[in-house]
Amino acid sequence: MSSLGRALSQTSLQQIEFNDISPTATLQRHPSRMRRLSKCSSVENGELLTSPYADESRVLVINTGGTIGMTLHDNVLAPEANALVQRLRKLPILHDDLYAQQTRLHEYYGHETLVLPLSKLNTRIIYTIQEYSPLLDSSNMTTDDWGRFGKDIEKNYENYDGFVILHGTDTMAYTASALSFMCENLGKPIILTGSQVPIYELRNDGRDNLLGALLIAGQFVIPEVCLYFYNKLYRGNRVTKVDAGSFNAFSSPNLAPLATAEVDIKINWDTVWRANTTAKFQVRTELNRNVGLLRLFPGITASTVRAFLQPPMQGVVLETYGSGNGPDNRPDLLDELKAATDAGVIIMNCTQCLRGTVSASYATGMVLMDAGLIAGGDMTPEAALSKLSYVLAKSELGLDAKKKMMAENLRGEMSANLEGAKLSLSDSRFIQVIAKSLSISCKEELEAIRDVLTPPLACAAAKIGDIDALEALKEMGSNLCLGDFDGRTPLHVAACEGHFRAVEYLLGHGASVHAKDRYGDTPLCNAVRFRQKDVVKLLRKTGAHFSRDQMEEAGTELCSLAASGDIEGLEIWSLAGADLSKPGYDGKTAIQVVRFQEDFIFNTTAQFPKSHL
Ligand SMILES: NC(=O)C[C@H](N)C(=O)O
Repeated sequence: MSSLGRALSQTSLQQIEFNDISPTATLQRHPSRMRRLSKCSSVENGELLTSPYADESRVLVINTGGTIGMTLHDNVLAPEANALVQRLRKLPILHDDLYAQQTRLHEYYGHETLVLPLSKLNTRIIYTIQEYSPLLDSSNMTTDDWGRFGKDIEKNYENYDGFVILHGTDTMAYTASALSFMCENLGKPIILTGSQVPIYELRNDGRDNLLGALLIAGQFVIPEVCLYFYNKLYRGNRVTKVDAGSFNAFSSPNLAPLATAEVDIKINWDTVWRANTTAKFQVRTELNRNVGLLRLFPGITASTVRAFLQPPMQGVVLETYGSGNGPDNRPDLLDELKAATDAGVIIMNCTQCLRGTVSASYATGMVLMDAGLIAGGDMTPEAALSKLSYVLAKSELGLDAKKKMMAENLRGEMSANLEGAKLSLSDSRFIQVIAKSLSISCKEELEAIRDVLTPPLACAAAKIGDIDALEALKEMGSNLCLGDFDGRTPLHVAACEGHFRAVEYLLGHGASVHAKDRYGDTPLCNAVRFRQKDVVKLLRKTGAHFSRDQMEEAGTELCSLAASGDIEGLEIWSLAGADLSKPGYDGKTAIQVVRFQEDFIFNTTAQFPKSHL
């Protein structure tokens, strides 16, 4: 429920004659307007105040353990249960107690819910902490724990804008990698974070890490499993823990951070993974545990390799030298590797180097390819191992399909071979013409023009459903998920207009189904408002949903539709996921309103599916 909703139940506003609002007047109130009003409200001394821009978003924090919540027991650090929420409630940078009291936050969301002070982008991030029992040092975790995290996110997916997982740093890179594969068709941010020093200590990195992760998860639609540490947001399957004694514990050696949190939070949108599907979010928890990591070293014996590759082993990451090399003067070793791949073991070739990629540029690399190894590109061993676990568990696939999948870039875990695929900005005639007319020539200025001009151009193309124009803009390097000055993305526009093919194209090329414009509207809200039934169905299939607030406030809109006999309107709201049994402002549901009007029932029940009534 929004702050207004919470406030209404305690202030004198209850005295307002709601019955004075006619059904038509209510009908004309755009749901987003209602929500915007509510989101901008706060209560002071029992009075409702509105400020024009504040927004609310919700983040679920799953506390799995790790140093961030540890205390000393017998001189060693171990997780402390049931302490974090109380502790955070006393930290003003992580909880605005006044706002919580004024808006009766705990009554509605429970005592595990806290709220950040208003952010620089005018957002109130409300976060609920779900603490696991027992809390674990991440060294104690197994693949079963990953499954639990995934399932809990899946269960709560529609109720939150983003997710933060508090986790120990020791195996965080493994968990982040595994979740990136397990979470299929992800449309919202999942950010792992933790700390090197417990948040209970005077000097610690936990506060900043938690705050940064919450601010990003609550304000940006980054549809990836990420890891936030020491002011940087990384793609989760690109990181590795490199330092046990520094706050700067993680490195993403082959991919620049997705975001940096310095004076401002800057998102590197060009790197952020773009959704490319119309399928719904789901979590695959089946993982194959018959996988392993084997590091080559000079003098390794053939019997060690043979023993390691014995059944039940099904997938191995071989950590090789340099750019994927191994000895080409050791037929005993190569025979063992070949025998295993012939027997159906998938062996990935990943480099021991922190940075760089596997390539067959040496004879010592070629022999490993000949032995049936698959090049792992610049994947980290953590990513390659968890990818093997995920792919090998896909029982519906044969061995060749699994091998093919291992060589493909599934979630941005390896750099794509861009040779021949990338069009440079100078290839774009359109941008050149504009640049010339403005006498601009340097690359940065060209890019700046591109970034300013292409979002409205893409919206214009979406308005008329011009897929060729969208394609041209994409080839120009434009990011089709960026919004115009009102945050309206091409997907919002295409959804309003009902251009089904354009909507489908945009969803397949980076558009986010969860994007919100400045009024808080998603493409689904727009499609409902403009009654684009097919688009609503497609967006729903892709995982679009109303927010909790919108669900709460839909009751009144539904009653208005019912009162005016608008069956088509009710049907479209229902298709979009609205609950027809939600009460409106006066406690009546749309169904009750319909029943009240007997003529109406008589004339329309035949058209309207019984299941909805
Ligand atoms: N900094 C940490 O969180 C280390 C701890 N041993 C863990 O991984 O749970």
